[in-house]
Amino acid sequence: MSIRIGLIGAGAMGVHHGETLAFELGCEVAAVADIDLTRAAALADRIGTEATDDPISVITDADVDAVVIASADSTHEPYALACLELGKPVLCEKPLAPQASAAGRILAAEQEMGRRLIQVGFMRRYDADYRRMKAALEAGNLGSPLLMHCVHRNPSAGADFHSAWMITSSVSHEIDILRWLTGTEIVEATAVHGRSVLEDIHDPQLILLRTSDGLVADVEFFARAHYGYEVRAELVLERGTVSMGMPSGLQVRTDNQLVTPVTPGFVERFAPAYRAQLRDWLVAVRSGRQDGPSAWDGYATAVVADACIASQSSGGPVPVDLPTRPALYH
Ligand SMILES: NC(=O)C1=CN([C@@H]2O[C@H](COP(=O)(O)OP(=O)(O)OC[C@H]3O[C@@H](n4cnc5c(N)ncnc54)[C@H](O)[C@@H]3O)[C@@H](O)[C@H]2O)C=CC1
Ligand SMILES: O=C1[C@@H](O)[C@H](O)[C@@H](O)[C@H](O)[C@H]1O
Repeated sequence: MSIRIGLIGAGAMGVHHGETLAFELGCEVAAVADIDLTRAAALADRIGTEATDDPISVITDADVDAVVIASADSTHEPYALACLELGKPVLCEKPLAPQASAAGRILAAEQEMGRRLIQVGFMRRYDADYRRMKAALEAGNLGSPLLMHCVHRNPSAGADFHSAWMITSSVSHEIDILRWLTGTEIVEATAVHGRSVLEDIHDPQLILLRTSDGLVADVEFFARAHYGYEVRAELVLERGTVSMGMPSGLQVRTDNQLVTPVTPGFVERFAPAYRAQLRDWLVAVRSGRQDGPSAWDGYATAVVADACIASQSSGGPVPVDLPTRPALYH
């Protein structure tokens, strides 16, 4: 069955998803929408489709079977709700919404529908390194996980990428991956900051997360790390450690130095994961069975993010108040 996709957002991720769908996955993109029509038109021209500055018209278009939402974080809620109203499957970029209250409204609407239509773009679950880490953990021979160390660095960020946004847009990946790897929920969050590269934004930040079975994870997030893009993780278990993400490209020895490239950005680091995520989502849309990261995963992450942000103000640990997981997501 051929599926016609409506794409909302023609910024960095919209372009990447649009090109992957059209050129690598042989998928028909029915239209591209962005409030910036120039951006929408540039992408639409490249992939041979229509452009509009009216995203709702793409969602309501009878010829659009499913929707990819890759517009700015704060716009996800109205577009996801409009898709749910029409029963259209959605791949919604992370975060599902920047606040738990908004994510909760999407979760409630999907429950009312009574079937899963939303997949959240937590693409790290499709990354080969994280998958190997999960397999090593589940093999069981290293015992139970005790600690997790995470490093997440972006090369640069705009002046508006403030302390709370760093949590909802970036640390949200570690929140999701910790829940996914361990199969437990996070019960407490603490945000710590010290010296910063800016006066009015905490950058870098250290986030401590405690899971329901006592594992503690530390996450260093540094939005303006300057040198490149890096995501690393190490699990400390009872009988060993598992780590991933060390630079692993070509090694050149020159001028008394050993030089190894670091990826410049998330697209270069995670392109295979974005592709695998889209491929699996298309399979799910065709079969009508969603089993990727769910609206519940998006909501649970947003609740933990809220606690991290509350801790940025209070300076101390903040309990995570997550309701019981609804039956739809078991
Ligand atoms: N999964 C991942 O690794 C990544 C996910 N993202 C997520 O993807 C989404 C897009 O991020 P980027 O492409 O990096 O941002 P961007 O700033 O490059 O593009 C965002 C686009 O949204 C458009 N837009 C803003 N308001 C809109 C509205 N009301 N309706 C339609 N379009 C609107 C803007 O005009 C812009 O073209 C965000 O939710 C972001 O958090 C971003 C980077 C990586
Ligand atoms: O989602 C993403 C960006 O929005 C965010 O800014 C980066 O920190 C993440 O690594 C990337 O995956």
